[in-house]
Amino acid sequence: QPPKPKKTWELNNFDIGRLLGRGKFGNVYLAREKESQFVVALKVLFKRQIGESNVEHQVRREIEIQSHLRHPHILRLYAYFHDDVRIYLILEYAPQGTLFNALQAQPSKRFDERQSATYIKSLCSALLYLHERDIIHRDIKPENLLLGHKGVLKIADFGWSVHEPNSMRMTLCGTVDYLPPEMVQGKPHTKNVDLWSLGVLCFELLVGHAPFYSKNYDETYKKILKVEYKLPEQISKAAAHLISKLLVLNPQHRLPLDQVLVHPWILAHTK
Ligand SMILES: COc1ccc(C(=O)Nc2ccccc2)cc1NC(=O)CCSCc1cnc2[nH]ccc2c1
Repeated sequence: QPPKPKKTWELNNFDIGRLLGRGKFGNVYLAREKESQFVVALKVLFKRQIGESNVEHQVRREIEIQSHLRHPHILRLYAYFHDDVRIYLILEYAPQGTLFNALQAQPSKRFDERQSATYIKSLCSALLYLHERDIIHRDIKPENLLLGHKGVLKIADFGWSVHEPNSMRMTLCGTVDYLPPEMVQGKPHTKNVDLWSLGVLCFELLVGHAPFYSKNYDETYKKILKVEYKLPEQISKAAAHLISKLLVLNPQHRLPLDQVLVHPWILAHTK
């Protein structure tokens, strides 16, 4: 069972294990709560860096929102605590790592339709849950999706989720492959940005690379703004249809999540 919510936690309640990942604001470690032996991921955020990037209000709001989210495909934030230098997030540990690594580990570097549709369906239900709470994730990509016990998909990184509508200019770090046209143009964006990313992810899971992948940012931007991508023949017509309904320039015309969930391709390949 997850650790019972105590009034306060502190660092010496945990045995710290290996480094799981490095983030902009701090690192994530495997950890085990001593009393319950419950394994968690402990994310350490440095107050100074948070202060410098004056996102402390965002972290506080973020943690407030996160700790109330309960969904099988959303990584849990169990609790948090801080000392005078750091903020500690007690997070669910996903034992099968990132979807990015799982994709790389595939001999073909891609997934079959059943596995891809299963991931897309899980992500869809998690996004519906977030959108109902006016939370836009904005950063759906394989690096930010984790795999729990039995390979169950978990939306993980919330370092950038914001409340809708929002035009906060996101400092671009990491891949721009998943950015929708409206964000590339710095326009105000809505939860429909997550629909575009869902389409990009669906393409990448089936094909093995992102649809607008190019040798540099500018080339990628150009392709995104022109919605210029080629679907290899090996992709089924049903999958191609779903992707074409999500990679749509006008955010309002993208297939809504509840319709993605009952799209023929999803129904055909998931139980
Ligand atoms: C609910 O989740 C989160 C909630 C909040 C934040 C966050 O950083 N918020 C923030 C920070 C600074 C400024 C503003 C907001 C991050 C996460 N989630 C992760 O960071 C996922 C990877 S850490 C966990 C984890 C688990 N299981 C694994 N298995 C392998 C690696 C791995 C890694």
